[in-house]
Amino acid sequence: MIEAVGLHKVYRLKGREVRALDGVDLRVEQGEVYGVVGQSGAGKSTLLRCVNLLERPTSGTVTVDGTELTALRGPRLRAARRGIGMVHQHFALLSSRTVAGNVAFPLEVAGMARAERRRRVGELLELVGLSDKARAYPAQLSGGQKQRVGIARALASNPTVLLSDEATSALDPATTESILDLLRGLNRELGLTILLITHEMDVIKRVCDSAAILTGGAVEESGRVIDLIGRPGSLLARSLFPLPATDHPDAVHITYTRSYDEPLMSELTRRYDVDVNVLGGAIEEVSGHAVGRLAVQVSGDRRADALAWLNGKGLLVEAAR
Ligand SMILES: Nc1ncnc2c1ncn2[C@@H]1O[C@H](COP(=O)(O)OP(=O)(O)OP(=O)(O)O)[C@@H](O)[C@H]1O
Repeated sequence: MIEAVGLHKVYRLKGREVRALDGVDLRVEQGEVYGVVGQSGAGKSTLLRCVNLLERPTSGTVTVDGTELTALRGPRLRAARRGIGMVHQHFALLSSRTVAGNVAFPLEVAGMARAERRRRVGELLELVGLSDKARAYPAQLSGGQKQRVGIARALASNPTVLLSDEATSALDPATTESILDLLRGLNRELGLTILLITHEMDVIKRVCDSAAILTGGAVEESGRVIDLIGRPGSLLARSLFPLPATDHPDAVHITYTRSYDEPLMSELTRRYDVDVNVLGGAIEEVSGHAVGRLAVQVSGDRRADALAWLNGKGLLVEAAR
């Protein structure tokens, strides 16, 4: 579990103050995948660096698995940080070391005996599907393979928490998918808690149980992804499922937060004798639910009854403007 309370980080640059974090509260439950999205400069990297105390927040507390990291310094902080693994956007591998050598590095630093190290490295490479690349050098690997090495290295000290700093931003879509599948698998198999930062909404859709939107150093919206999508006016829902702009007076936005067996739209036209015209949208699988948003034009004398019926079915119906 990760809990950040009242995090502030102020940088001072040539007499000027930059408020990179401005009172962030964040709670990541044990065993969940939590995504933080935000535009460039929103404070995502700063947040991640403050969570593992690579940088000390100006004020506020960070607690990981019951230990308040912000209260620790020196060797006790270093020991506590072994419970937190970190994956980087640009992999940060040592080019002069083999794959096995890179994964072994944190174990050598921790003083693990050679035989035990070899065993552990073998285990880790198998976990990330790279057993056959142990002797290769980073330059001989694809981006996705490099990131697998980065993940294996991050897991070397058996952390309970993994922080991911834009782990898939440098990868193509197919490789991104395989790395996200790997992270999801590790989360499920090892019960690993994962906090990731990203600017890609697709990452939130594919792997996150919960998410927060960070804007100007503050959390604008946070919660379980499926709950946020069904919340009226949700910023996350709008970002995950953007809809075309329309000024048609009969247009509404309809949000689905679960799958329906019955063909709702055809039943709507039959029951209420309305015309339904889909203007755009998407329904996709998120956290195992078929969810999404549609922009729909509904017209006819019984339009209000038709919309109330949709509402009664558990769909969120909002004016399109
Ligand atoms: N070491 C630093 N010194 C001064 N200002 C900094 C430092 N690190 C970050 N900042 C500033 O803090 C703000 C937040 O930066 P941060 O890198 O955390 O944002 P981000 O959301 O991760 O952006 P990006 O997606 O572009 O990486 C920015 O205004 C940035 O310029």
